[in-house]
Amino acid sequence: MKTIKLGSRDSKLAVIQAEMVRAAVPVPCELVTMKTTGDMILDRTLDQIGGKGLFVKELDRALAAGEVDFTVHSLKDMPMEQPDGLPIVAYSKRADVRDALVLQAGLQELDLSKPIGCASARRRIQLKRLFPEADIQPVRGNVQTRLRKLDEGQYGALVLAAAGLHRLGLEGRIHRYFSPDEILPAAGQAIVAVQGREGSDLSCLSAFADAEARDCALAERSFTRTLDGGCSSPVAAYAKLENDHLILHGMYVSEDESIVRFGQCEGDRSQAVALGIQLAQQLKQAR
Ligand SMILES: NCc1[nH]cc(CCC(=O)O)c1CC(=O)O
Repeated sequence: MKTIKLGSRDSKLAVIQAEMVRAAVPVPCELVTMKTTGDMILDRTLDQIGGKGLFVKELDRALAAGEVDFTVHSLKDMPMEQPDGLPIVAYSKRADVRDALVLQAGLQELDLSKPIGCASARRRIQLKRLFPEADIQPVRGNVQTRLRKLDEGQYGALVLAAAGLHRLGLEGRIHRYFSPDEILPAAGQAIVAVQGREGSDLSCLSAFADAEARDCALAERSFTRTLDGGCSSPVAAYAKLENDHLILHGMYVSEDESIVRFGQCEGDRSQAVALGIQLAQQLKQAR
């Protein structure tokens, strides 16, 4: 039997996520890991480096070249548009979607005399609403690197995705969770996505693929894609299903960050993409 090759970044979290896919594929499967631009440039924030798909380009190339059969990504890190011929072919069941607060080792409560580190403008804007007096500073690097910077004393606390901490076995470091009402997650947060080549055989992924996560992801990514329009304003989106009814929550931020709006829309899950477009237009046009 032919061995399936799964491409992944080489960070510990990426490898754990790729192993989740491998464990669900009922045929021999091998991991091929590589570094991406986003892993190599660590002295600037992602906004400063600019460009899209910093964590996927090298893997896209390997996939297109046939060096691997599928690639595995945190859906949150994937651009809203897939390159021609390289569609997302499976979405994992969603893990805990919430962001979480991690304190510097030894601290028992949040100490606002030190900065809170977070890696995205989405988190910064929402944290500022929760803790108006906090000093919020950017932090880069993979989860372990960020935790090292925290424990070395550069920050008093960090905000990280609960899903990543859980997958790394670091849930013991979570001081408290932020409900989606407090910090609305990023589109695709806590979902692992598999990308393939157009026309390839997907039967090996049927035990892995989750249709509910897929429909939520389609709505969240459609919202984000519609708002994106070439700029890099922060966006948050979270969809949930109640039977076949989909409820999409979104956050829109104007480019100069003077306007921050939250809203929701709902409808049948079969309309996931249209609901994302509708909510984006609703929030952009509201006054
Ligand atoms: N941008 C890094 C990244 N990409 C996915 C996750 C967490 C796992 C997930 O959301 O699926 C993280 C770490 C974090 O944001 O704390």
